[in-house]
Amino acid sequence: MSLASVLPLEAASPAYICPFDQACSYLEAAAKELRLDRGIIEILSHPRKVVTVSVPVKLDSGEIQVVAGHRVQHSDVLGPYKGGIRYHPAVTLREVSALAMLMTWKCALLGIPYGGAKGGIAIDPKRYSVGELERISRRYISELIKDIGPSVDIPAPDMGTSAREMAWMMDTYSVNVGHAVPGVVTGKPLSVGGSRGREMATGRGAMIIVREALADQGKSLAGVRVAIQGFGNVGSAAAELLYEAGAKIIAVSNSAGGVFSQDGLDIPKLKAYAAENRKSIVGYPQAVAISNADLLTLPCDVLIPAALENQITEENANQVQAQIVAEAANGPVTLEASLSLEARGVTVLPDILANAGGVVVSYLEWVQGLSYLFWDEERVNREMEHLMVQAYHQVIQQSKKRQVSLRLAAYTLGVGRVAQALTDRGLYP
Ligand SMILES: NC(=O)c1ccc[n+]([C@@H]2O[C@H](COP(=O)([O-])OP(=O)(O)OC[C@H]3O[C@@H](n4cnc5c(N)ncnc54)[C@H](O)[C@@H]3O)[C@@H](O)[C@H]2O)c1
Ligand SMILES: N[C@@H](CCC(=O)O)C(=O)O
Repeated sequence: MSLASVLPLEAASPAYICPFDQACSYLEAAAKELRLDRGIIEILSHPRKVVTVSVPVKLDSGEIQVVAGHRVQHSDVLGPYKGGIRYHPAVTLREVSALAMLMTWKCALLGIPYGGAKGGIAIDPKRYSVGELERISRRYISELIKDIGPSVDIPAPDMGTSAREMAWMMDTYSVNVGHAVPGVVTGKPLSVGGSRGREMATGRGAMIIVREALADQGKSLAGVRVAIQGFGNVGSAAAELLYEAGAKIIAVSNSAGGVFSQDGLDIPKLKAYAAENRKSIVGYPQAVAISNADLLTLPCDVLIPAALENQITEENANQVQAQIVAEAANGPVTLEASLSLEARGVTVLPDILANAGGVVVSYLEWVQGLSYLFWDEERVNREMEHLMVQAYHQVIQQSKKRQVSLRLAAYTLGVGRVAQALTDRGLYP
């Protein structure tokens, strides 16, 4: 039975690239390289549990709306399910299933004791009031109460969600079970047991991986020209940290468009502008306007897609001028585009490595919570950096040993570890 028979089909447009099919292709490629048994591939290409719940919400107008909320638990072979919750209008069950699978390989690659999961609600959070978002978040978590827990499945932020939603979810779960359970989510505010360093963690991890890749090419971050698509949690943190390290951030964008400066943007000023303009960077005076599409093909050294999937495709891959593409988003470069970039000698730093800083600090938050100890930011950053640099070098070594791309190297490590654990646990009869 293929998953296609379980998951509903989606958009019929010829340009549609199914994220779940893409994720399965990566799994197949890694499994082929590892010569995995077909039975193991069958197990790993199916999520263990797919939950879709109806989330009724009373809007401020008094009208009742019902939205669909998903949680896909891909694998718990290495530990509790782990992964973010996305609020975005393009969320579908196939997308959430793909992102859940990516979480499994990401946690395995980083050597943290988790499986993989993802959640999502197909809403545009910008169209809802804070009160409406709170009601949606609480009801969604109430509907999932039997499926999550600190040793079962631990959600975290993803696109469209942040520490605020995590606090509502932690509170709702705690009220339902009758006592405070901070460990049920990560990415929480510090006031309810969050970790220092979590907010900047994904951007910091991406910065570390880019720094290591540049070092392997005999370069440093100083003066390197960087373009970043997405100026949310991940993109803005990466921009800030790269800027502090001396890189020249020549362009950034968000869903409304982008800004470009040949001499480099002043990122603290741009962040202040975005904060004053409801997160919009459009109209920032010390730069010229640029479209999202143009940002991807600018002459630069490093391109960091930090927004949605499928941004670099067969259509535009040959126009990308960067020498390094760091996937801070999940799945921003399609399989075909990746092959085309690699054939031109572009270094593609795969998502399950480049954006793993977030889940690594989620893990550190969970560990601190379970041990009732709280570390300073310097320690959190140091522990995260250690795991990121270690994973980077393992991927490089694997790539050299097997003569494969960095993506296939990362996937063979992640998939291989899960397959080994699956076999050792005797789950594969
Ligand atoms: N938050 C995390 O801890 C984390 C960790 C690992 C990976 N990721 C991944 O990073 C990506 C971004 O997540 P985030 O947490 O920064 O989300 P976010 O909601 O904080 O920010 C998303 C940004 O992308 C922009 N955007 C949306 N659509 C766009 C488009 N079509 N073109 C250009 N920009 C667009 C938004 O305007 C916003 O600036 C996602 O792929 C997510 O899965 C997030
Ligand atoms: N949503 C993030 C973070 C997950 C987490 O911290 O659990 C990711 O894709 O990696």
